[in-house]
Amino acid sequence: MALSCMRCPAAAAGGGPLARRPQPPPSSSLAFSFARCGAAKGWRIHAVAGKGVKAPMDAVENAVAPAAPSTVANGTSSAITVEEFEDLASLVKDDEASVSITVVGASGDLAKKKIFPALFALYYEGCLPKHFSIFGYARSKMTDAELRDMVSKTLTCRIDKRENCSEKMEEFLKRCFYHSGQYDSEEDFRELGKKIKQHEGPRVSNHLFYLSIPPNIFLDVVKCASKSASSVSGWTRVIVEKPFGRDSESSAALTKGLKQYLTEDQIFRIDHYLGKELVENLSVLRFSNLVFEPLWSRQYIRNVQLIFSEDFGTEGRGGYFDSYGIIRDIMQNHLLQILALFAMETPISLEAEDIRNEKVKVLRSMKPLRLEDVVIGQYKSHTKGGITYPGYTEDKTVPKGSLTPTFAAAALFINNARWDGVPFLMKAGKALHTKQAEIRVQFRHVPGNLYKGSFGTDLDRATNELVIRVQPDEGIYLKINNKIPGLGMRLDRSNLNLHYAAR
Ligand SMILES: NC(=O)C1=CN([C@@H]2O[C@H](COP(=O)(O)OP(=O)(O)OC[C@H]3O[C@@H](n4cnc5c(N)ncnc54)[C@H](OP(=O)(O)O)[C@@H]3O)[C@@H](O)[C@H]2O)C=CC1
Ligand SMILES: O=C1O[C@H](COP(=O)(O)O)[C@@H](O)[C@H](O)[C@H]1O
Repeated sequence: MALSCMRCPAAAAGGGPLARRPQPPPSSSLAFSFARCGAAKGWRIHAVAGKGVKAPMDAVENAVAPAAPSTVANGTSSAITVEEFEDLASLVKDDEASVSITVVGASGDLAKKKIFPALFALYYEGCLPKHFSIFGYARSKMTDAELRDMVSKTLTCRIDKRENCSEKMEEFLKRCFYHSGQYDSEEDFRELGKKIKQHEGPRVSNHLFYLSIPPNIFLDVVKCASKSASSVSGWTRVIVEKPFGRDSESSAALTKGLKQYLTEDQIFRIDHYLGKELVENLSVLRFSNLVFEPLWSRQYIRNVQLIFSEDFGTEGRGGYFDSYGIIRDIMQNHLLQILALFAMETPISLEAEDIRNEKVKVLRSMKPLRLEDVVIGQYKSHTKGGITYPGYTEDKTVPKGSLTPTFAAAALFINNARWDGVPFLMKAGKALHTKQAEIRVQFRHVPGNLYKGSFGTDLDRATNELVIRVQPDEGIYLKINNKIPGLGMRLDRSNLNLHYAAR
């Protein structure tokens, strides 16, 4: 999992009280790296996300910066710019400041499956600072050893070069600690704060809280963490998981609530799909290849399908899932982010703000969804390979008789010159046959196709289709029509295939 975060517009505007250095250059997927790996000037680094998935990481400012000299002693201009000085200054300071990362909700699904593995991947790649500690926080009672044991089960060496993996894992686990507490107890967070302090010692300390918890307790945690466990010498930041509210009112209320305790530039809203390799590649594919961009409109594209499916159900996550459902869990964030990236106009630059502006224009051009363009469903019990899997409402964590959708399909339309009339078909479901996520772009028929006879009456077979397979087995392929080699004129479909595993 890549820690890719969306930034609100105000974030780029400047630092709040706890952000003492200017922000680094923003980018489309602002992520957290804690040291600048590789070249000193290179803000972009790569940390491995999913299996074989690399995600670019942008550095976030580190320690308190010393005053930048705008002039040298003799009063003439300095040979380096203020920006360059700050870069150099932070490189010196980076090594000395500490970063303490608290995963709130550490006993949960996301923490186990994604956050700890992603942090380990950053560690393996040398992208965490020299002085870092990781704290798990949740109500469940656990010792440090039990946390390490739990975390170690999901840490794999998901990286190309796997040398010293087990040594690295041991080192990493030694820096993970656990603190049990309530989410609304300032006292419990104060105790956490003391524990953090013991580990960071006298150096400048930065605190990051990753809220891997159900959204209804975000505010309690932010209040307690900011009052009782924020950093006094460095920055304090909070990563907020989706879904960010249930609707626009609750989302606005959440923002208002968070801003009682944090400034905008301390808040990082995350959508982990933006860190997936193929989602990142979407804009590269489109804007850096001459062949695709001219086709990217209603003139050539018949429909676009955004598909997410999982072959497992809620499995004990019903407490969270049932209040949100598949539309808020997957469509409103992951698939809508992909749609916006897919459909946006060329941004004026790759800066986060410019990309965001184009995405917002797409969202604002969308036609309100009509009920008749939506289908919803809920999975029932089924048997596969002799094993019976429970239906949604048979999950003990799901309220009896729940009508929450676990499947939804919707046709969305963008009322602008580029996309007028083109359906964007979203489909998302849990407990389906396969686990996959893909974008399918179906092109129009070739007008007056000379060869349509060779395909019989199934015109669908004759159209080109571009498939961007986000997961599993990442790849991009273009279905094209081809003559079958040999005598006669028989046509066939072939794939022009970019298979990531083969690269
Ligand atoms: N799971 C995933 O793959 C993904 C999840 N997310 C988001 O991350 C967040 C956490 O998800 P996930 O880890 O799956 O959730 P979980 O249901 O596993 O909850 C995380 C932890 O929060 C505590 N918790 C659960 N329910 C409640 C409750 N009602 N009140 C107080 N505490 C509770 C539990 O810890 P304890 O009882 O020990 O305190 C639990 O271990 C959600 O916002 C979700 O949308 C985002 C992307 C992917
Ligand atoms: O955000 C979420 O995503 C996961 C799926 O993520 P993936 O990276 O494994 O595809 C989903 O299981 C979960 O319900 C949802 O909250």
